[in-house]
Amino acid sequence: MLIKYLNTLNVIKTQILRQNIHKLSTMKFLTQEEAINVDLELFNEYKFSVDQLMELAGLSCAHAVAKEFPIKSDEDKREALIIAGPGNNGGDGLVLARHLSLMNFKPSVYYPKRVDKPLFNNLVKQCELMDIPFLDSCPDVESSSKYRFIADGLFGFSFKPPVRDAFKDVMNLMCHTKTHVCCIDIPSGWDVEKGAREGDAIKPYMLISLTAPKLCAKHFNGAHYLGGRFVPPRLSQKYQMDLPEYPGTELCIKLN
Ligand SMILES: NC(=O)C1=CN([C@@H]2O[C@H](COP(=O)(O)OP(=O)(O)OC[C@H]3O[C@@H](n4cnc5c(N)ncnc54)[C@H](O)[C@@H]3O)[C@@H](O)[C@H]2O)[C@H](O)CC1
Ligand SMILES: [K+]
Repeated sequence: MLIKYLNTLNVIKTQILRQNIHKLSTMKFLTQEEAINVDLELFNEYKFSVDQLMELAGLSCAHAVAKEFPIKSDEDKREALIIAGPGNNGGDGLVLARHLSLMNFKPSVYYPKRVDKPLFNNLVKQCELMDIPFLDSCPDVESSSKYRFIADGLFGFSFKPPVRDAFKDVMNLMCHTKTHVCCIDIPSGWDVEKGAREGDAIKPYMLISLTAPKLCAKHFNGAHYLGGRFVPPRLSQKYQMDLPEYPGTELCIKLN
């Protein structure tokens, strides 16, 4: 009886996996221009505010990371390092830090180039009032081993290579750390369409594509999640995104 039940479960699991793998092969991978246009349409045509989408994007990243790094016992490491960059990808990182803290992780944030705009100042304030530490300097490669994972919210789909000098230290850390790097939307420093550039590049353990994967995700073989469950069906159809169906009330879906 039990064996029959387990077999049925396995069949269902395989079917779900097949569906997702099928979806991955038919799913659209956006060019950099398409990603920017989808973003503009969400704000200009669909009248979303940046705060709204950033909150959903960051929350979905927190769910994906918590699934991949579950805290199962008191012994499990809870420290996480969140890298926040100067654009909206950095904003997603700040939201992620706040939600991770609510999920009993211990995030610290490194935010080397602060943006003096109300949205970002508010996100920083919210983190500070939750006692999330902001680091004054970039941790070195060796000391980064104390973190369970590093979340890369440095650059997203607006990145244009090469990386400017102000971010060389933090890029060096993410390229050489032995700790798992979890990239928000795009592995920072990768070409948004062609993937890793020659020489030093982040080798992500995990990627959370937001809205729809960008072309660089075709060059990624690790744990790939889709988040940002806010795309109106009409917009998805217009760009022929062919997104997989999120199960139930999930905010993210594992694609492989
Ligand atoms: N539509 C969505 O799915 C949403 C996605 N979100 C997230 O927003 C980013 C895109 O944000 P954007 O502000 O357009 O740009 P970036 O964060 O990628 O970075 C721009 C920032 O970086 C600087 N920069 C660019 N190139 C370089 C370089 N070579 N060296 C140094 N600095 C560079 C540039 O000057 C800007 O300051 C997307 O990926 C998602 O993560 C939204 O949160 C929600 C909606
Ligand atoms: K990133």
